[in-house]
Amino acid sequence: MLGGEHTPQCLLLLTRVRRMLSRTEHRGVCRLLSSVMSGTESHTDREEDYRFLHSMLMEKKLHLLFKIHERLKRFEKRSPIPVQEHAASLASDLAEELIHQGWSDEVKELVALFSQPHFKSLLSVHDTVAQRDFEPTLPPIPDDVLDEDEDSVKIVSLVKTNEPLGATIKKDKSTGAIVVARIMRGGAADKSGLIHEGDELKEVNGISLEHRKPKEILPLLACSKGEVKFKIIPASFKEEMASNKKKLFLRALFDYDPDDDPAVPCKDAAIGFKRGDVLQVVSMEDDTWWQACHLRDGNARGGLIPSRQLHERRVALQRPQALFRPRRVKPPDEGEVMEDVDYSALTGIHIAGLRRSFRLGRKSSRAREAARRRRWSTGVHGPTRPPTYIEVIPYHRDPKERHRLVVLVGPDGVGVNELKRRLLLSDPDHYGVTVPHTTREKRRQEKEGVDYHFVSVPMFEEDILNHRFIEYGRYNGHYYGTSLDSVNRVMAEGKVCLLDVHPGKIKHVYTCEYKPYVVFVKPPGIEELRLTRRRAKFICGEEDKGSVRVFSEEDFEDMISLADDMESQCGHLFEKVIVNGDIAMAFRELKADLERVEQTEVQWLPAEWMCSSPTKARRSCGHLDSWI
Ligand SMILES: Nc1ncnc2c1ncn2[C@@H]1O[C@H](COP(=O)(O)OP(=O)(O)OP(=O)(O)O)[C@@H](O)[C@H]1O
Repeated sequence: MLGGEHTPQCLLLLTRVRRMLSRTEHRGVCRLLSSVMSGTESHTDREEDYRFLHSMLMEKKLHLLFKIHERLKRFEKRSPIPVQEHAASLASDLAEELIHQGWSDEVKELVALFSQPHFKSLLSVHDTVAQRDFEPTLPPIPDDVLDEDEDSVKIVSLVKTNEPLGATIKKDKSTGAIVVARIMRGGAADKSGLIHEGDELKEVNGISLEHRKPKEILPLLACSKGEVKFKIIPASFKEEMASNKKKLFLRALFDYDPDDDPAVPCKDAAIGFKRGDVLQVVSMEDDTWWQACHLRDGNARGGLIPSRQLHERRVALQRPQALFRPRRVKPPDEGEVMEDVDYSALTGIHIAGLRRSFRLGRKSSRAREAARRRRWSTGVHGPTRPPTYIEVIPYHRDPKERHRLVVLVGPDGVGVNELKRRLLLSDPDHYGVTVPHTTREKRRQEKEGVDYHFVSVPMFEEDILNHRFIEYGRYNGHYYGTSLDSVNRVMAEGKVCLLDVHPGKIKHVYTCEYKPYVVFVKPPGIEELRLTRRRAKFICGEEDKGSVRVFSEEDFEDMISLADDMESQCGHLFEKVIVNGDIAMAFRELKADLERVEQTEVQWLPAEWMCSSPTKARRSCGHLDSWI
């Protein structure tokens, strides 16, 4: 058994331990210690190992434990049974009888012994052990607990002493239910760990608490002795969270389906969600998998969701996909050269104020080519954080309050203007658009304040310096811009203001004051683009002198990759994504969605809007990084 070199002390020690083990009657302990010994024998040639082993095995407490263990084992073998189970009552009966026997010294001593509190307690403990009355017994599950209640109803049995239970109760004003308001530290309820703040009390000792007032319930508790049985509906996760810390609601900015996730620790324990769903987070203890529940499920259980870090990691590790291969097409014919950017020239419909947005920065062909080459060579769009979750808080809109500002964004030519135009035509009294500012000359048919606000260059530049513009640009040597005041004017009329801006400019209105509802208009896949835009024409950028032409394959490519860039950089700001394939369908979806937003009683707004004043928010809008 022994291998390797050992010091003489070590050998001596091992022999002593073996002798000790051989005396031990319990083979399990012997085997355990023998295996410890054999496992350490090959290391006992070092002095410090010897000392360690010695101190461990020669420890007095260890030897005492062995002794106790041996005694118990011997005792167990004899299988003792109690001579009788009611020693306490027998002792008191005996004491009474002895009194009638006359007062000899022995009798006096025995009666005095029987009346000692310690002796009485000893006999009572003896009886409890003899009757095996020390194991907890669960009460039977009441018959009236329905199957669907199984998860939510809890039967709690507490032994009540003279002490109070250590809990306060109150009537919930909205539901009328009796709930536990407070649990006192160190009280019986607290020590049991079975009753919590927010738990709903349904019954006490089989008596229903329905329609009872707290003051009617207190006597029920006061008069019950010994075991008190409660029927409880435990506080939901929501209430537990509320009692512990601030509730945390997140809006998901991506779709998640546990069935498509091979890495989820347990599919059944996870919950799926769609972009835009609001989730209540109940635990963020784990860095990789958080626990959350859907708000729409009333009594929801928490389920696993990927943490922000996990989702970001996954997106970063995704292999970039080639979106499409460009197809060689005939260069498009040059269209009519426009004198100005007038939407009505394209659509044939003139609506005052409905102008093309000032997204005049369509890339020059050289810049576009460079960007494309970069994309094809690397296939990535830079180190941006992918959209994951944004913290939101509930908002109840007062009907007297202004409507939320509707901001439409999307890559050039995707159809933002077309959707805006259709909305406006569908209900001109309800929707409104801003009147832009320009420094160009007023034309004969144009009206000040209807088509444009015509201002001088110095005035326009002063407004730029005073941060009055959400967006501005130069076109054909003139300034054009959309001011915050023009948005305020539409909103003050009680209309839903439709604004289309570059996503980079959303920050100017991303405040509690405007509560923007940002809709991202996304192009469909390349095939659908080719199919749906066959006859569509669009206005080219300044470089092409605002010419109107049909879409080229390059335009489609730009549109899709620009949409991708926008989504990865500003996706956290988008509350709705609409894919504009078929224009009629896209319009219907947008209209229905905007109506839903207006009618929804509780809306979920970014938490950051609520914690800063409008001016402060506007000032701080340069760093929109609070999504988590
Ligand atoms: N789903 C669609 N199917 C077919 N044609 C469409 C669709 N959406 C938009 N169009 C057409 O595409 C052209 C460009 O649309 P629109 O002017 O609305 O783009 P935009 O996003 O406002 O871009 P820009 O700001 O660069 O003008 C228009 O002729 C429009 O009618």
